[in-house]
Amino acid sequence: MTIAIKGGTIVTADLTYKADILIDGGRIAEIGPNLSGDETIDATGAFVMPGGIDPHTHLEMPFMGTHSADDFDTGTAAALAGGTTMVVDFCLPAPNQGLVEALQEWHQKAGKARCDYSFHMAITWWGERVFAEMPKVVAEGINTFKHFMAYKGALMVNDDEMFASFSRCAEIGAMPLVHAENGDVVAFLQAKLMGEGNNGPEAHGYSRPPEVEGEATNRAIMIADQAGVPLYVVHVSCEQSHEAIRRARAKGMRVFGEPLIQHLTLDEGEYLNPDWDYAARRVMSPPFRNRLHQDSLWAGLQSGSLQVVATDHCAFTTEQKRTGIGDFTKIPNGTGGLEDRLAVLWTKGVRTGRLTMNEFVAATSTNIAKILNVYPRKGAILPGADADLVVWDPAATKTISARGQKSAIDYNVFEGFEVTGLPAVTLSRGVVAYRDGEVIAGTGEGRFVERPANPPVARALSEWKELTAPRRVERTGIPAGV
Ligand SMILES: NC(=O)NCCC(=O)O
Ligand SMILES: [Zn+2]
Ligand SMILES: [Zn+2]
Repeated sequence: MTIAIKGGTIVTADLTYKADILIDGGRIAEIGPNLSGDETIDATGAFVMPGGIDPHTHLEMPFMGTHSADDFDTGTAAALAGGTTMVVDFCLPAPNQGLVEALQEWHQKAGKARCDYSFHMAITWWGERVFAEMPKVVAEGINTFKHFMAYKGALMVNDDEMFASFSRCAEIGAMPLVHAENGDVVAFLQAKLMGEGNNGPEAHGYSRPPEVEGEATNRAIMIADQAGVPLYVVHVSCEQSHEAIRRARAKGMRVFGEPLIQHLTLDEGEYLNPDWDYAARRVMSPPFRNRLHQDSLWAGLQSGSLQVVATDHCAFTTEQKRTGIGDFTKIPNGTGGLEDRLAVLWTKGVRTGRLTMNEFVAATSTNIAKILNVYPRKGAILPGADADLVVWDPAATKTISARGQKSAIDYNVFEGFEVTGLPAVTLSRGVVAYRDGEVIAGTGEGRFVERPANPPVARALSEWKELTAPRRVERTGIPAGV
């Protein structure tokens, strides 16, 4: 069965033009005028864009003594309702657990996914087994390894472990990711604040100042450079971290930065709300920052020093958040955003003139498809690409509310935001997965997307590192015995 999307304006990362799209067998078969198929989707007055790719989600994640409340079923339903057609989740091996075994568990959980998905593998401990299994993970279609520089005593890895892992990534054509915060300093500040009786959710922000993030970002960049590998910094929330990335890129280093839609649009004032639940629901790491940091992140997207807008969707219910009453360090860290990322970025970015429509597509889909080496299968509107598409109604409006959302949690950090620009139809591999408020894709219809190693940037960097590696100078005329 073929589908024709007719009458719309195609918006990609580099072009805006009027054309129809013919879909056959889940892929884009043709782009041009006057196409027809067995079925027609009328896109008159709408923009047709590559479906969103969210490279940072934690669905059913075991964390801080609980599991995040959205699993691959509800999380990917939220994704499709928001115009996102692929998520990349984090596989987290337990202490001493093998990577391959953990991966099997994550495949099991992801069996419920309604949209396509992939995984990043987290390096949560270091040893010979991890070293030996990293190439096996790559052979399974995963080319990214995540390192937490924070969460001391839980997920955190130290510099020597990071250097060993980054070097292994360089050997096998994979890319390291980092959560960049100085975990030792955070742990110290948390204890100090608690000791002073500062135990509310606002102390979460005080315990993770921007300097802590900036220092860790600089350190990760240095380690990646010495290991000769590209680096992707997740949830960049502040100028200090952005500045480190900007400076590295200006020096020719292959460093990518990912701000979140939350950090772009919500500020630290949220933690001062007198309602404990309200503030705790917004506890995430890094915390929300002030206006100056937000301006820096927007400028990064405009200038190209930051490339991707993600959500870090890691949703906990109010009940789960209440574990931290009396001790802010026990509030499960994380917020939601999968359903709202595109609409909020469109409203606060495109509709304000901060971003062009093409920059919007680049930041929500195409750039990350290239970084993760799935372009042009994903993130593109080209013949042969998967027909992961969103028919975007730029005139549709709504007030964001937890009421009726697809996510399983009982609140929404964007509650009350008026958005203009929403998905009318989302297609996943050529099948209508969401239309007019209803998720149609069934649980289990998503597919695992393999991501091959050695993307072009990794290859280029390893060639450059090889060419510029220190070389011994061969000398003549050295007296014998010296
Ligand atoms: N970001 C957050 O607070 N929770 C999810 C885990 C992480 O990404 O650090
Ligand atoms: Zn993180
Ligand atoms: Zn995360």
